[in-house]
Amino acid sequence: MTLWCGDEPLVLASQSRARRLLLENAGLACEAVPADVDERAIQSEAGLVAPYEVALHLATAKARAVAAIRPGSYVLGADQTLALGERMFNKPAGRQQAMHQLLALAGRTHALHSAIAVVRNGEVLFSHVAVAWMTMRTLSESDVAAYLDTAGQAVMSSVGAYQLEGLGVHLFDRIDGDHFTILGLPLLPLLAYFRDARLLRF
Ligand SMILES: Nc1nc2c(ncn2[C@@H]2O[C@H](COP(=O)(O)OP(=O)(O)OP(=O)(O)O)[C@@H](O)[C@H]2O)c(=O)[nH]1
Repeated sequence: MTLWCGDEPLVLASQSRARRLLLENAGLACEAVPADVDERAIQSEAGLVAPYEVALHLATAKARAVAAIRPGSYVLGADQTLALGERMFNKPAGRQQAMHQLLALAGRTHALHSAIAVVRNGEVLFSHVAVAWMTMRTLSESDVAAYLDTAGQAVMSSVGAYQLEGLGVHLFDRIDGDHFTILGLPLLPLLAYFRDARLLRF
C-alpha cells in the first residue's frame, strides 16, 4: 500500500538508506536511483561556499541528473552539509578521519543543513532547505574511541559520523531542530508540497 497517488512514480535520487526508510515509513513507496554525479566537482564549479547553498545546489543537481533518465517521474534529490563555523565536513573516509572530525565537533555546536528538491522533466517543482543545530558533549579521545568501537562502520555513512536515532544520541547535550532534518530529509515540508500538489491520498 502506498499513499502516493501521482500518475507517475516517485523516484529517490539517493543511495541513502535513511532517506529511503523515512519515505517508506511515511507510506511512500519509491524507487531509489542514486545520482551518478561528482558532488565535489559540482560544488567547485558552482563556486558555492555557504552550507545551505551547497546543500540546495547538490540536492537539485542530483534530482536533475536522475530526472533526465526517468522522464515523467517525480524525482526527489537530497543533500546534507555539516558546518562548524566556516569549516565544512564531509562523510569520513575511515575511522581516523571520523575520530578527528568528532574531536573537532566535541564541546561545540555545529549546523546540519538538509536540502531537498523535486524535479520532473527538467523542471524544479519544489525545493527546501532546513537547518538543525547540534550541540555535542565534551568528549575525550577515549570517549570517541569507545563510541567508534561500539558504533562500527555505520558511522561512515553519515556526514557527522553519527546516527542520531542510534548510538549517536550519546554524543549530544542539546539538539535544536527537526528530527527528519537531522536524518537528512526535511519530511514535513516535503509532505506539505506533495499534499498541495494532490500527490498524496490524504
Ligand atoms: N541514519 C542516519 N543517517 C544520517 C544521520 N545524519 C546524517 N545522515 C545521513 O548522512 C548522509 C549525508 O550525506 P549526503 O551526501 O547528503 O547523502 P548520501 O548518503 O551520500 O546519499 P546521496 O543522497 O546519494 O548523496 C545521508 O545519507 C543522511 O541520511 C542520522 O542521524 N541518522
